[in-house]
Amino acid sequence: MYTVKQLIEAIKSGNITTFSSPDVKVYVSSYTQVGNTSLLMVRTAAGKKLIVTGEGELYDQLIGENVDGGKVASLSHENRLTLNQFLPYTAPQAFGTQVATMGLGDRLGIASPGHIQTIRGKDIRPVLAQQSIRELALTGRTYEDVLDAAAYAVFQEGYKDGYGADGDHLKKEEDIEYALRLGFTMLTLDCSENIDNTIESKSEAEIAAKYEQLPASLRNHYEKRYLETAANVPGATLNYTRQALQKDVLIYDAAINFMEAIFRKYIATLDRAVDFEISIDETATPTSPEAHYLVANELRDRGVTIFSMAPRFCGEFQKGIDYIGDIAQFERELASHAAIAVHFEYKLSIHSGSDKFSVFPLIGQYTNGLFHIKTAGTNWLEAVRVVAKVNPSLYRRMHQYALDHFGEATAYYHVTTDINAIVPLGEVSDADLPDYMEENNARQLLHITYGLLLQSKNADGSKQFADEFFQTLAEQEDAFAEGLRYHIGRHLELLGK
Ligand SMILES: O=C(O)[C@@H](O)[C@H](O)[C@H](O)C(=O)CO
Repeated sequence: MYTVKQLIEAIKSGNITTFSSPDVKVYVSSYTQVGNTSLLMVRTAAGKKLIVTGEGELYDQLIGENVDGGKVASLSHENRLTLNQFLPYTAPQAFGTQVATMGLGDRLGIASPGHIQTIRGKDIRPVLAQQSIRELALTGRTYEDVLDAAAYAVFQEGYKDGYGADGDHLKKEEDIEYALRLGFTMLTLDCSENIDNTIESKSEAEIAAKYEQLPASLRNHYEKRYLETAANVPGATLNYTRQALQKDVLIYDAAINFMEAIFRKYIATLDRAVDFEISIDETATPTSPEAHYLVANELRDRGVTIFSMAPRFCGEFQKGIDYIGDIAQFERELASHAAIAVHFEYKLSIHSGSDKFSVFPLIGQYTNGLFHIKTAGTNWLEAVRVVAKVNPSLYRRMHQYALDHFGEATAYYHVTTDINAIVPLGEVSDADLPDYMEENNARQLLHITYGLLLQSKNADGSKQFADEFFQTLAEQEDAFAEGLRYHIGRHLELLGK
């Protein structure tokens, strides 16, 4: 058995390229030397630790226990901040519009190593620390937790190509301030509460009457720019009619004002780069190419620069399952959406990007491989798949709990799941439980109930599933990473990466 010092010396001298024993797993890729300080991540029965030897500022600043000539430090928030200070690659960065990026939302804080192993060496960069305020509320985590998990994964894997941190689907100024204060490098502004979805259901006469109530100066502004001036975007098919313009102005004008206000107050005043994304996808109103162009054109006219735009595409981008809709129409509109993004020099952002296998090739083609795509739930489902394979009892209890509480979860996510189509648990053998992850309704059942499952408690206050769930995943760390490499690898392959 190696002592701490012997372990690091063996790695420093190159005598160890892999090392694992019943008691200790060494993440050899984590080995790093900063001045006279050497450090390494290991996993013991007590969990993951930093092993530190040598001397110097980094050694002194890492908080831990002195053990046979070295130091054993926890993966604490404070130690993560120290790593960020001495190892810049462990801090998140903005990427700008000239490289493809992928949001790899990790609701558990344990998926990023597998994500890094999947994306390393490809022509795309990971936004590892991506979580929405909704996800934080449902999992009980904080943005500090999200950044800590991503940074330690980057250190563990020795990944030095850069990663992002996305404060996702932010609606409130206090949440924007929170994410920016912590150093998040991407901000996804969710404008859904500023989009007027009631307009879609009104008659032309009602829309016209409401439009006429707008100030004449505003109406003249829009009519001059969209009825009297042709929108000239190579590759985009854009036809404005008076009726459609009136509808789009009523739907999006307040949202455009909101976008501008947040940009001026929080983005334009920053002394660092932040990738600013506009999200108009989580709304009942599909974003026509004309509406997309209008929003983008107004933003440019107001000096608002953005990293990406997430329209609500035609059809359905539901959670954790493939595209639902007319793919020919999706392709026609995607061509225009992608051309508009090129025209205004930002990236198209694909939300709920998990598992949209039937349209990935089109997305890669029409964006010329320059896109932002977001996943999150599918990564959680890969963890559930591991549980289904190795801990059938736990899977059955989680599945049943999800069935019993599904209605509560639909308050957070729009899905058209048919619960009754899911094969009853009692008819499925242990060996076949993983097949649930291949069936859309079961996928969505487990997908949107993640928060309820992770937070549920027994009568004595102990966690009903979470402790056993995380213990199972810790024991199956390699299997989870392998599942992510395969599943997210499929995403990237079909996207042309
Ligand atoms: O669940 C959430 O709130 C996020 O993961 C959100 O869905 C995200 O923007 C996304 O589109 C992931 O696919």
